[in-house]
Amino acid sequence: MTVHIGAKPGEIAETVLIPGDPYRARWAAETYLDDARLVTEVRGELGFTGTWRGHPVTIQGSGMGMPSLSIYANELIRDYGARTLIRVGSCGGMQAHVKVRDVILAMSASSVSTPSATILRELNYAPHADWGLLRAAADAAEAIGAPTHVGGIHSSDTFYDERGDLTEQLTRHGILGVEMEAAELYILAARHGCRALAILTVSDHLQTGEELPSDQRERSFGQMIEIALAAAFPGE
Ligand SMILES: O=P(O)(O)O[C@H]1O[C@H](CO)[C@@H](O)[C@H]1O
Ligand SMILES: O=c1cc[nH]c(=O)[nH]1
Repeated sequence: MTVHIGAKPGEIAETVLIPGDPYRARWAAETYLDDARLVTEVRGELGFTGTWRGHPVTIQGSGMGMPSLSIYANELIRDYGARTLIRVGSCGGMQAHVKVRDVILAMSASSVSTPSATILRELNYAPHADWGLLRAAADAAEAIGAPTHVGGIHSSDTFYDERGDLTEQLTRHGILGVEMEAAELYILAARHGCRALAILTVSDHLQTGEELPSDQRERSFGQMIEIALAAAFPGE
């Protein structure tokens, strides 16, 4: 057990899917895993372990924002031996061709800052996805016919952002969507020799103003869960 995860040793799988929303974790575990059982509920941040096609999988909520994600990713990797970490999150669409409910595979994650900035200092490190996971996810998305985009995203510290000029520059530079965790996940995975990918479903759109309600963000983003599981275990 760690300060923030109540699972016993051996109760967390090497492959972990990480939504921000703990109730998305519960829905995904109940919907896609066999024999899913609750292994931690410290602070209400639910984690479940079960199997997918015989492979052990944990689905652990991270909370919102990079500081919270950093706590869970650090403990999953350093204390529980997680090796493959796939974020399954929602994001805001930032390009006209990216529609609500489309899937984004985050090849890279730009940011203004991350919790790792104190370690990286002057280095403008480029947080990026694991190539094997990214390729497998793209194959899986194509196989199920999910409308999918592959490219750069922005990991923000601010949901209610007031920097319209920053959004404009991100959009101008081809950023597909905005969320709040992937950059730090990619940096931590690189630091600890793990594999990471962020798979996002577009829940709202910065240009059109469309937005899905919270119950749909919690329980209806099944294609990204299917893609994540297929990417973690290609060939299954
Ligand atoms: O749906 P999740 O995975 O929480 O991801 C997005 O939603 C939250 C904001 O509503 C942030 O955590 C953002 O990254
Ligand atoms: O961080 C996020 C997540 C969903 N939608 C947004 O606009 N931002």
